[in-house]
Amino acid sequence: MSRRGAAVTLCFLLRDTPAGTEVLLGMKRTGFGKGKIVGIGGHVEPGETDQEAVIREVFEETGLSVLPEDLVDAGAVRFVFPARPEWNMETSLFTAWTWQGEPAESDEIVPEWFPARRLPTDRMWQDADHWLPVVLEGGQVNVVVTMHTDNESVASSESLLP
Ligand SMILES: Nc1[nH]c(=O)nc2c1ncn2[C@H]1C[C@H](O)[C@@H](COP(=O)(O)OP(=O)(O)OP(=O)(O)O)O1
Repeated sequence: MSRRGAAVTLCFLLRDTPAGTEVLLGMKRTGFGKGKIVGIGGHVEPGETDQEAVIREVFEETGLSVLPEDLVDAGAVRFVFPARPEWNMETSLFTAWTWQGEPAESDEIVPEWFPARRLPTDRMWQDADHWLPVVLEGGQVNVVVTMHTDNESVASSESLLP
């Protein structure tokens, strides 16, 4: 683990529908964030690049195959849990508009498409609407989200971009 927290990744798969853009999220069945609707992703294993990790995690969690050239760099978000520093994470963010396969449920995630402009924020981490809409619009972020001592609500959200 690095000084600033564990290296993790998230990938937001996007598709166009007649009703607008949709994003693939998932209900987390186990581990960190259990019960929440979260982005697809997870920890970077030793020796992996962020891209290799996110490709592996997307496949493990949804059965979908993403190629390195499908990944669009969407920046980073650092999650800081002052009351639980061992939960701190450095998250690299990606979007992708192309992949292979159909999303399937795994032991970790129940994948589900949501309208990108109407995210299920009441079932997500409370910080999601501080950074996710920009990512889904095709932008890049570099954000530090600091949680309150309840480890749920957002104490502050700071953009490091000029
Ligand atoms: N405040 C927060 N808001 C958010 O939207 N996502 C967060 C978050 N804090 C952490 N995450 C994400 C980033 C990361 O992809 C995920 C945690 O990683 P994992 O799913 O890999 O954790 P687990 O401990 O469940 O699984 P393993 O790595 O398989 O042990 O939670």
